[in-house]
Amino acid sequence: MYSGVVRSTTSRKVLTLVIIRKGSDILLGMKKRGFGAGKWNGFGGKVEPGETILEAAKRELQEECHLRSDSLREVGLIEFEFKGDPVLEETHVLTSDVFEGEPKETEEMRPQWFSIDNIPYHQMWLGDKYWLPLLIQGEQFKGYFLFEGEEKILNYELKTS
Ligand SMILES: CNc1ncnc2c1ncn2[C@@H]1O[C@H](COP(=O)(O)OP(=O)(O)OP(=O)(O)O)[C@@H](O)[C@H]1O
Repeated sequence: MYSGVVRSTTSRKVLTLVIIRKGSDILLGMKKRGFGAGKWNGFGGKVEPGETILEAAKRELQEECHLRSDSLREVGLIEFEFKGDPVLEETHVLTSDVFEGEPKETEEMRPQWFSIDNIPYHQMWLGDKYWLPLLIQGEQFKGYFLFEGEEKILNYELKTS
């Protein structure tokens, strides 16, 4: 828990977010439906009861774009909060450059490789431009973002470890 942040959180949702790398490219998916639709993002979703973070991340990667990876590493932990919403999203960020398969479009996501010099931050969650460069630089990080709606960040903290 970060100091100085007044919280009225009553519950946590545990989520995964997977960024696959290949040389100087990263794989993003256009979210086609549900939460964050219309944005490029990593692959992920809610951790199901009885699953580990790693199992959930592998499952979501396979479900959303048909890639398999046994080498996912957790590199970041971000808490997302939406003003007025008592649910805190505890998001575990994992990455790997070792995977099997070819990315394939699913009902949920349309995958596409992007050069790390050409990441579509203007069509991504607003926080991504702060933490994704850290992941790309190979750093580990922890963060907190307070959103007001989906298009405004009121406050954030980010630190590398
Ligand atoms: C607020 N700022 C944010 N910035 C960057 N990424 C964000 C995010 N907020 C949520 N995310 C990610 O978006 C995915 C949603 O997943 P989401 O579709 O809700 O999960 P899941 O597929 O389990 O849902 P269903 O059960 O199918 O509804 C999940 O990876 C989650 O980490």
